[in-house]
Amino acid sequence: MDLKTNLTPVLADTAPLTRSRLGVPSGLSPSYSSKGATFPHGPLLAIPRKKTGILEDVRSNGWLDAMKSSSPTHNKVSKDLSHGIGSSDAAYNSWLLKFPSALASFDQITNCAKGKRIVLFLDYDGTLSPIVDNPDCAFMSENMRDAVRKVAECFPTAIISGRRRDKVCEFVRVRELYYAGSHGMDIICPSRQSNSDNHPECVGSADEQGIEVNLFQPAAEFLPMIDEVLGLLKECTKDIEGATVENNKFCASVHYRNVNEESWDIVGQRVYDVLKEYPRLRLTHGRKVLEVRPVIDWDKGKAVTFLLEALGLNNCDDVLAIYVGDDRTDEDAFKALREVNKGCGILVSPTPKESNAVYSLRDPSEVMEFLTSLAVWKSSIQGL
Ligand SMILES: O=P(O)(O)OC[C@H]1O[C@H](O[C@H]2O[C@H](CO)[C@@H](O)[C@H](O)[C@H]2O)[C@H](O)[C@@H](O)[C@@H]1O
Repeated sequence: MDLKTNLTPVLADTAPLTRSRLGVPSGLSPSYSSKGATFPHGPLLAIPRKKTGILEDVRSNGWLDAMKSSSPTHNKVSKDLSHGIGSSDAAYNSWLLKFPSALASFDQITNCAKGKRIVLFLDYDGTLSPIVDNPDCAFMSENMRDAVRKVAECFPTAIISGRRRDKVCEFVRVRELYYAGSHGMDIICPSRQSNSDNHPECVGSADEQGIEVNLFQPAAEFLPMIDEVLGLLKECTKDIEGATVENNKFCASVHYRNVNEESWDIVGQRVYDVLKEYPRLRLTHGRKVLEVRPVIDWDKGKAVTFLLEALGLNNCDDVLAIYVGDDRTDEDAFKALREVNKGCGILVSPTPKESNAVYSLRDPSEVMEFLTSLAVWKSSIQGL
């Protein structure tokens, strides 16, 4: 991506890519089948707009199905595990053939990284912190913080989260990182060495420590609209027990994890009714969360490309980017890395899922082990 070109806010083609269309760096190519990787609803969900006077309903437009399939409920996961449909499940093991464990494939990954500069991208929720009922309590452990700090001392490392940037900074509390909030719509990147200095939408700023940084906010003009919608969403969901609305700055997130499943259609309908008045906003589905965001051609994949460019690493053949994430929104980043043949995605999931990732890890504790191993490996080769 040329940072000097203008970033027109137009949605890209959202057709799912098949593995055969996607590149993976040589050596990072486990023997997966040639069957296409597809998503039940596509990686981005198109918003059904009201074209007639007849109100579309969340059941008919597919929202409700997407809400139900957005991630297993705690009950379902524990029921599955208690019936042995978890770690020992044959389906999971055969899925591992397609998406091998990044821990079991660690030597393969580090072999591929020899002579290359690793850049790490980490999602937050479900990757560094476990999924919990209250989004305000999704804390990461001190051990995880240590692992992140150590790995960030070895490689350029960025957090790319759907949360607002200040919130994710507060949760992570590691200074050595780059942070992108609101699904990459709010990026702080270094000013020195940075190609982003020339970007028309980058604004020079200073961080909390007074260090010069560049701020990139491609959806800045949407702030008043998102604020307005946040207010409407809060108002129209206030009577739904368990529903909460989170202000993610460039994105309004409506959580329904704690809403009784019988009322999910009401949540969907209320969000739909608000959204239909805002054609410049669209909806994406996260894990038991409906996310309203601007219709711009920007996602976590674009954020990864932007950061690589900002770090001056985009046109280098000796870069291996690794993105670790658990969510549908992370698929854009997995896909972006495949497309430019610059690295690989690692999907964090305890259950089989289609993905554009190359490897998998089961849960945040395996992520921590992987990050620790990377830091140890780096120290060992530096000592040679
Ligand atoms: O991109 P991420 O860092 O993965 O953020 C995605 C969303 O994560 C949070 O919601 C999810 O985690 C919560 C805490 O475990 C959970 O309660 C919720 O059901 C999940 O959807 C966050 O609250 C959202 O704002 C992020 O967009």
